[in-house]
Amino acid sequence: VIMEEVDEDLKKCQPVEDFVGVADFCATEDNQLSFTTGDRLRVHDRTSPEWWWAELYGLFGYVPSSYVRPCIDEEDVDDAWQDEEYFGSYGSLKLHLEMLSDKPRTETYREVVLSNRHCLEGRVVMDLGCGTGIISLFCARLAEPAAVYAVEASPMADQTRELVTRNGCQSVVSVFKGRVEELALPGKVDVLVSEWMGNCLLFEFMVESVLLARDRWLKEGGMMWPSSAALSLVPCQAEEEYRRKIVFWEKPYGLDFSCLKSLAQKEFFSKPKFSHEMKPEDCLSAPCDVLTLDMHSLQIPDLEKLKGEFCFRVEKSGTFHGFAAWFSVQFQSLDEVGPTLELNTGPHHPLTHWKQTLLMLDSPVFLHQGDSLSGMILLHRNPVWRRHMTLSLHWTIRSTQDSEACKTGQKSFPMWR
Ligand SMILES: N=C(N)NC/C=C/[C@H]1O[C@@H](n2cnc3c(N)ncnc32)[C@H](O)[C@@H]1O
Repeated sequence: VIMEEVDEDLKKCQPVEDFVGVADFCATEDNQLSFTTGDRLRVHDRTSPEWWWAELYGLFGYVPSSYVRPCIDEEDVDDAWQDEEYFGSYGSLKLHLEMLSDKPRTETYREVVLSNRHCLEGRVVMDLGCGTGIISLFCARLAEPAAVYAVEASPMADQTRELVTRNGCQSVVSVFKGRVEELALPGKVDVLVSEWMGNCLLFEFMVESVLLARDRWLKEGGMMWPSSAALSLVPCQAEEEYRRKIVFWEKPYGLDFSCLKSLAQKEFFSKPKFSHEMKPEDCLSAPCDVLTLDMHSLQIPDLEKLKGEFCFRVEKSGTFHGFAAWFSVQFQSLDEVGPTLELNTGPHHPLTHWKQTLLMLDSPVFLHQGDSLSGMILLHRNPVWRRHMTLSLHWTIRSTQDSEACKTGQKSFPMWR
């Protein structure tokens, strides 16, 4: 009787999205989902009192409801920004080496400072998330700002102070160690420069910190660098990826492993593939900007749900394995007449450390030249895990061969929770 009451109560209360495994569970049927104690499961449907349909790292299956508990206690919510892990990762040189080695990225920021050096004279600049301080050093060495506030939350800030002194910039550059959300700076700034872009532009959601810093520290009429950002999308073929991850199972070493193809499908294609290097010829059509963000007017609540439309005309027949996504950012000149500079991380531009993101379909579709592929994209920020989002795509293919036939499709890609 007691268990029945508990189940009834559970059903009545709001279905708490996340549950935590309280014991190891080993699946005995292939529609069940194995997990270990502490795993965070996303319960999608309480199919029966005993078995619930849940998801773990993109894999789906039934789990015994008695093996999980609701994950609503305080500590889980505090962990929402995963700051320990996030700033810890930026405390080591690995990521900074990768970013500094990215010449298109670093040289674009240097070019922005150089081409605006006259207007920067006597101005106050904030470099948010300065890392090793490279952008702050460009400002101090290539222009003559009155002051540069280099803000960095990770332990790297201690090294950055040393780098500023070693490069003779200590009279201009001040390093502030801490999260910008918690720092008191000497005053407002004329320019807020930051390299905040994550995979698919928004992953990591450092952009929220940039907007908060803008609202708190940027003078009226001040400049945001980047001043705007765009997310681009293109339907593409990914023959190599499909062959390596799916076709592989058909006959490895002469054996028939094809029954593993559906598992491989779920495991490898449920989530986006970051750092996928596309070739321009993989594009089946011209790319299009599905989202454009104006960094002077964008508001933090806008980040929860961002929606874009697209319509592609297939320029050459080929296999539509999935979509590729990437971003570009633009830097308005400080004087109205100067050129707007751009960093574009797409397949038609010099390769950067972000490369592109590949979003594979569950099953490839052959497209003919002249076909149209239109639809919408939704970036839905994770309400619990604040650095994560889910990217959903809905599309319709209209074939020129037979006009009435049209195929529709949809798929959601969690990044990562
Ligand atoms: N471009 C990519 N992918 N990563 C962004 C770059 C992230 C850098 O900015 C710092 N950072 C991120 N958020 C904050 C914040 N709220 N306050 C101070 N520093 C911060 C991180 O520690 C990294 O060094």
